[in-house]
Amino acid sequence: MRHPLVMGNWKLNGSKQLTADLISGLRTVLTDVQGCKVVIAPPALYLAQAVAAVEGSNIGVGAQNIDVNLSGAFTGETSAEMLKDTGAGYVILGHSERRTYHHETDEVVAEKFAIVKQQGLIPVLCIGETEAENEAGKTEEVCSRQIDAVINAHGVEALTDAVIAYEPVWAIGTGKSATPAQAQAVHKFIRDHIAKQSREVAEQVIIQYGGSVNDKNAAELFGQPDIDGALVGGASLKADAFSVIVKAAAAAKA
Ligand SMILES: O=C(CO)COP(=O)(O)O
Repeated sequence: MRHPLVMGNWKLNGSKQLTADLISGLRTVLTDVQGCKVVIAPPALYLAQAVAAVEGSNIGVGAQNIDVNLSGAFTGETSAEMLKDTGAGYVILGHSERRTYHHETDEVVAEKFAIVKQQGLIPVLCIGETEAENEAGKTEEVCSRQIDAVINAHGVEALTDAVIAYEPVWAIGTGKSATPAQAQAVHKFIRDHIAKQSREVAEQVIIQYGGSVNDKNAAELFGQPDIDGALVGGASLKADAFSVIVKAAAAAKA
């Protein structure tokens, strides 16, 4: 049985103070939440602080990216091995901001996916279409291509214990979330697409929705059968809003 997962992607936001305050706020309001896994993904510089601050709580820690290499002459990079050493458990991969600003291809993302799994970490594979692709009716084509890059390179079993985040690019940071029905249709398409190769893998894979999720629209999104939680950007920087989202997921999937 898959469980709901709400993850906060802090992106390039935070400080030592914010990390301390936000985690302390989350620990207070999320103590009694059951049935929904909660993970925060601060910038790499604050991971160690975050891992120490969540100790003894039900909050996990993840990173926003890793390099394809584990060590060596790769100035400025962070490896999956280092993340594991730090105590992080999850890694966001292929976020549209990385695909756009850092030119990460489907193949590079698939390579990172395998490295994350080899280290025993959980990959959160971000997929989703741009506004132009959406208007051209290419949503399913783009999502299947992005997933197939992983399946073709590593087999459908690679998606066991993995997370997929469907994040339509036009919904990220715009305040214009996909409607619950729109998101459900794509999530079902994604699950059915994986099921063509393995029904078992498709049934257990967690498919999060991401893109302008907030404390107001979360409950309705989580009411959809194939939406297993959310990857939250802006609203994850506020303990109150993020907690409402987590509690909505726990309630919807109870
Ligand atoms: O990109 C996102 C999470 O990875 C979504 O960001 P927003 O929630 O700010 O739209």
